[in-house]
Amino acid sequence: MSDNANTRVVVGMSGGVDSSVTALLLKQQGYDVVGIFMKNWDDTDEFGVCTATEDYEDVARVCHQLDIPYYSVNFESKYWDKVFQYFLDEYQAGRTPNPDVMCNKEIKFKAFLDHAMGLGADYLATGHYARVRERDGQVEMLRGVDRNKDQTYFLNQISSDILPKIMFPLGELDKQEVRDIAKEHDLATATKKDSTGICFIGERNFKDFLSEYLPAQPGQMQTLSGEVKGEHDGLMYYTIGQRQGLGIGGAGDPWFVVGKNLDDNVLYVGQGFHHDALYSDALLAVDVNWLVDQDLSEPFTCTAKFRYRQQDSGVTVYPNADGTVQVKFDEPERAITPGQAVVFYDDDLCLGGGTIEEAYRHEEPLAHLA
Ligand SMILES: Nc1ncnc2c1ncn2[C@@H]1O[C@H](COP(=O)(O)OP(=O)(O)OP(=O)(O)O)[C@@H](O)[C@H]1O
Repeated sequence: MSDNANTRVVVGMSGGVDSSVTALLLKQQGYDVVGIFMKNWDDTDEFGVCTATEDYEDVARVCHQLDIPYYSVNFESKYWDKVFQYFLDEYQAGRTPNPDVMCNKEIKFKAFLDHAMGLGADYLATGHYARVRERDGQVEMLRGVDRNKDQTYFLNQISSDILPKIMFPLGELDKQEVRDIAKEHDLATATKKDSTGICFIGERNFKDFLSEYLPAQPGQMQTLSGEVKGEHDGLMYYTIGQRQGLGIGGAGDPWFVVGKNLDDNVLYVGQGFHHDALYSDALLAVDVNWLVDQDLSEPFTCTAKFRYRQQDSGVTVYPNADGTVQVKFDEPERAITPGQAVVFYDDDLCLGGGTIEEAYRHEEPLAHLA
């Protein structure tokens, strides 16, 4: 028996290929593996069909194949309070929330982790594409080697205290290798499609979904100089920099959302992807979480991502006494979006991140982006 046999690892299993391979790899390494499926959302349709039931059946199939115990836990009410309520509040405030970031912070790596530890687990493992490593007595989080799948952006708010209890076995692999491993071992989920979009919305239309929970308040679409260009369906349906769904035709460049005025319920629009109003040179981040022992006594340079699908940009971080940070960009950035995450890196090392509160140009807040 290997030493690992005495180490219990709870694997968060979603019924997808990534967490299936995570469980497989740990089992191969001889760990005492337990698979747990979390039910966070009741999406039972009018026919009584629920994707969570189907996903749990996939978890069961894979766990039978691997000969590991498995079961399901229900976090629906916690998820509603901590993730869904935040999601609605942010949209109501005209911002663009990131429920995946909140789910990792409050559910997967807090409530679920506590649950796993309560079962005598030594570690919680998930199929995230990220890495943890120990260096000089500190446990750090690094980007997954598959740069295209790296999920550290969504993990920026987890507490550094819990890193020693986390395993990300897929961090050294790329997605194709994970699929190949699943096929090679004939796992029931080997050819299952990757889930897309926000988990509780699934394949549904975003606008229809949101309108079930928040009353839509139509208003005017205007240019920043006040020219009326049409009607919007409700400010919450639009994100800074978005092109689709404006329905403004005519000559010249396409139209984009360049801002919002919540007080007057006005959506600002402008022509051209590179519309000047979309550009800022700094931002204020709140709810800043550090994953390393960062010296905050003076400004420092690093790289940052302001959205998931983005190359890193060079920035200087100016820590404030209240824990917030001012972030100055080396080059102007397009469509900085309040509510989204800003995540800081030193090469592959994830330093931490925060929530974008406000964008600035020449030290002045850009009110229309707030
Ligand atoms: N319902 C769930 N129950 C338990 N763990 C989950 C659940 N959903 C996600 N996880 C864990 O979080 C990881 C990342 O979740 P994400 O939603 O990004 O899934 P994914 O990349 O599509 O992975 P998978 O292929 O395993 O579904 C999963 O690999 C899994 O370990």
